Amino acid sequence: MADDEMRGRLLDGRLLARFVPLLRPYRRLALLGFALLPLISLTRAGQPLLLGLAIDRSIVPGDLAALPPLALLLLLLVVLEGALVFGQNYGVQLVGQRVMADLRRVSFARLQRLPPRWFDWQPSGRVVTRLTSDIEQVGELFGSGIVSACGDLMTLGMILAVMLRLHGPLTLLTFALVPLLVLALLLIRRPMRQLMRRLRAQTASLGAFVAERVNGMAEVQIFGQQQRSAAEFEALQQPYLTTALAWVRWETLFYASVHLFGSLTLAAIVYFGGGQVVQEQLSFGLLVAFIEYARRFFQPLTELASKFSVLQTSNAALERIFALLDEPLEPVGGTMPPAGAGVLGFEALSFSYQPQTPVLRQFDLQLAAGECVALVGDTGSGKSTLAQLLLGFYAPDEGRILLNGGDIAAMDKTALRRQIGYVAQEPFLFCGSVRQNLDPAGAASAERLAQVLAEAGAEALVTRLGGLDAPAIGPRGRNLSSGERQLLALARALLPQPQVLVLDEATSHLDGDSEALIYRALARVARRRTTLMIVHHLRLAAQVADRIVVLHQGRLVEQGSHAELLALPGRYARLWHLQQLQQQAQETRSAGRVTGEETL
Ligand SMILES: Nc1ncnc2c1ncn2[C@@H]1O[C@H](COP(=O)(O)OP(=O)(O)OP(=O)(O)O)[C@@H](O)[C@H]1O
Repeated sequence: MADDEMRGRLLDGRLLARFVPLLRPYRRLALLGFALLPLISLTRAGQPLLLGLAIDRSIVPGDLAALPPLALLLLLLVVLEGALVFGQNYGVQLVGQRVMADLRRVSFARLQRLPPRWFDWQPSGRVVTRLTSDIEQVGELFGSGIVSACGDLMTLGMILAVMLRLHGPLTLLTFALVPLLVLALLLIRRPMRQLMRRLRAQTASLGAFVAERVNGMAEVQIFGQQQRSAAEFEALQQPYLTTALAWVRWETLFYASVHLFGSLTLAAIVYFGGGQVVQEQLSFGLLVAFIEYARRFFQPLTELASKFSVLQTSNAALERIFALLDEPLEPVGGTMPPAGAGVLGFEALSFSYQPQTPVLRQFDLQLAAGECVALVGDTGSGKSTLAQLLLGFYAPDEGRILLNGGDIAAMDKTALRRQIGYVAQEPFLFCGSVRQNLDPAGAASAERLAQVLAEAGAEALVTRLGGLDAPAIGPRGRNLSSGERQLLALARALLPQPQVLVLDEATSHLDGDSEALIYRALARVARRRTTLMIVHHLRLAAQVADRIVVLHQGRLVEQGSHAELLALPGRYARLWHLQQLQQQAQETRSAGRVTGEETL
């Protein structure tokens, strides 16, 4: 919540210095927006004057001939004001929208280049807020903030000058209540500012909560957590509602105060000015002009007071966006992976996510070109971490990873990842067609796509989905089974013809036909390239792998063929027997169910 509660100052020089260059590409339009402000103020300040003149020179003396030119002039002024306001507003909003689009583009581009570890601790709802509502707020900084605040100040100044010129004492009377009004507004704005900040933080928390629950809706439903979830949602929503209602109360009070002071001022002008008109010390036209000026004076004053919160929240949003833009990026550049057959080496590798909590310790492993090594071990023993290091998502604390003899630390990460086909434990598929998922750049030929689909054993699936271009994949690929997602992910990993294939528990939650299908596909692809296969089902390791490596608490403790490891009284043999027993128990249960069903 801390980030979203960021205070934001009214005028933050440091932030403005970074913001102004964003306007540079649109400086002509922005300057035009500023240049039109005095003209708009002039047209606004001129209208009551003309009204007064029309009353004094035509309506009161009954001179009808003097009315048309004044009325025409007034009409012209009103039309001119409308045209200028349209042009100015449109120009300023255009700049605001363009700046927002630029910021969104840059932020999204940088987001894609942030190191994966940054996302480990970022609720996705918050990241979405940065790129949507925060950037929207920044757009307001220029449009509804700085520019219109300048316009309001100019209008106020101009009205004041005209009023002083027309009638000093009445002007002083009009302004007698202004200091009181400003004091009242300042007093009201203080709690409003705090409420605004709280409201933003609570909105962000609600957003993050909903985003998380939407992602984990299956778990909520499986564990029957709907009521608890609803209660947690309510616990977040109630304070939000309380704050929102408090905000509404203060805002209403704010506008009511302005209205009250405005009406009091009008009453004072009518009382004193009216007396002067009766005593013939002031013309009736001038009194009407004054009343109109007083009315017009309170509008920009109110707007100006409400701009304070726009400026503050926009500054806070800008600060959060700049904080995102300042996040250190994943380094780019480096050497190209050397050409070769995919010889892979892990040398004395040590790594920890958190200091003092080692995950990998002095891990050594060599994979010959074309060899298939299965990595097995207890949960949390560091198997997936090894894949993450190989993909360059994290840098080892000690040791090296070598691909065809070259240290991957020095390699360009994009080029490195192109050489490593990776199928994650829970592959992520994007909404759209199979082709969009496999080949987003549309660079692969139809033959090549058919080839990888055949290799991954996904042809029948793609036919069933309506072909390569049918929009058959829903958000995250959730409308497909785990096995289907893995087959498509396998085809996607094979498409760039990687030297090395890393399969992270690709079969951990499959069974029956799905498992057999994936086993066949994996055996087929593993035969053709160096493969590091992280497995839970030792049966897969036994069937497919040339060598099995056992990891325990981040250390390599055993390695060899299935037969060799089974002959040892070690972890692998224990794990194997355990899995055999589990499988037998499962088969017995299934057989029991079938017999029961038959009896019924
Ligand atoms: N992003 C992360 N940040 C901090 N710690 C992490 C992170 N990812 C994993 N860990 C920790 O590192 C250890 C090893 O995790 P890893 O995912 O490599 O295990 P694994 O052997 O693949 O386990 P499993 O078989 O359950 O998938 C675990 O204790 C885990 O809590």
